[in-house]
Amino acid sequence: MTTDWPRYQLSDADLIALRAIGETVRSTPDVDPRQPDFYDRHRSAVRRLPAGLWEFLDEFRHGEPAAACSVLGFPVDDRQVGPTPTHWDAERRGSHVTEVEVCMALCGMALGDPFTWATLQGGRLVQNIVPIAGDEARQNGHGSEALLEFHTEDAFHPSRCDYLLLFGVRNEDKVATTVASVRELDLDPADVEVLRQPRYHILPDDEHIRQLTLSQPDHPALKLVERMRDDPEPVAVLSGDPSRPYLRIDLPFMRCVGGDDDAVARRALNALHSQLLAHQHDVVVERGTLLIVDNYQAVHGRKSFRARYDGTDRWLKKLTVSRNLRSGSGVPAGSRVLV
Ligand SMILES: NC(=[NH2+])NCCC[C@H](N)C(=O)O
Ligand SMILES: O=C(O)CCC(=O)C(=O)O
Ligand SMILES: [Fe+2]
Repeated sequence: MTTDWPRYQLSDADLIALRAIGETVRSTPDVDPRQPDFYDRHRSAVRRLPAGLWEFLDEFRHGEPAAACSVLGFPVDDRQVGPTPTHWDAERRGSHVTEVEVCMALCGMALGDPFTWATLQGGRLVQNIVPIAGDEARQNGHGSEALLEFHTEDAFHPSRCDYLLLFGVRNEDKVATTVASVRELDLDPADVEVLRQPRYHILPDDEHIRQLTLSQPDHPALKLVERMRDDPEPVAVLSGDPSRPYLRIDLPFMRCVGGDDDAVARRALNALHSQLLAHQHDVVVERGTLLIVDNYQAVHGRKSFRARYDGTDRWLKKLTVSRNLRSGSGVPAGSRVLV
């Protein structure tokens, strides 16, 4: 399916302006967009974004015109970023990687408050999506052979992101990210009624538990997500104004509150899933492209592919953004690392 989602092509003048902002930001000590303090120290840099880019992001944020949009033409020097790391924690960090991350971070700050989870990638804000040997069949960002099924990012959590940013560092094989919008579906009103009721459990996806279990099994954040897995709140899948609904779904990690006996809830969920598949868009996040997914309107996933683990594999950077970090989930004021 082709898309008419908004696209912004960076002009030569935009690139000159971006390079100048990047140089100013990177001339300050200890610049690292993976760390939370970056976003507080460099807030003023957002005001200097090229006007066209700023207006494009501002309209996506305030007008909610589409389920996703893209910004094209960021400079990424294939040789300078270095080979694709074989693990999210194993990249060779040259200054060009920081430059790429600064561009992404500034776009995130134009949309809201960038944040992350204590349970993922050591609590870093900008994360790496790379295929990892041994994870081929997993339903996470590091799988490859398995189709990554449609999901809302961090669907289990009440403070899940409003926007998911995916930046293409390398994607030679043009492996597509899949996206589907709740606003394009044709659903039976009876199913809609059921999907608007709190008849579902959405558990944390495995990665939120696996990474700390391997590295820091005593971390307090791990206890909290384990509690969300073992004693989840019932939630609805559809919400908001019925004419402009939002959705929250992650089938591999979902159960009906009433168990297998709730055939009505299960059937409505399956009907929604089939509609999402019928309205799937394939978006190739190419090198230098930023894809922004509205995590309330759209689900996303990834097609299956064969990884080589030779430094040339697909490599995306990921950043999650909230429109309001003050959502009261018991996190300390001003914290950008949630659990
Ligand atoms: N069904 C899912 N939620 N799968 C993808 C989850 C992505 C996961 N949070 C990661 O960082 O790799
Ligand atoms: O690789 C992609 O295109 C999407 C990955 C993803 O959905 C994730 O890491 O949560
Ligand atoms: Fe995802």
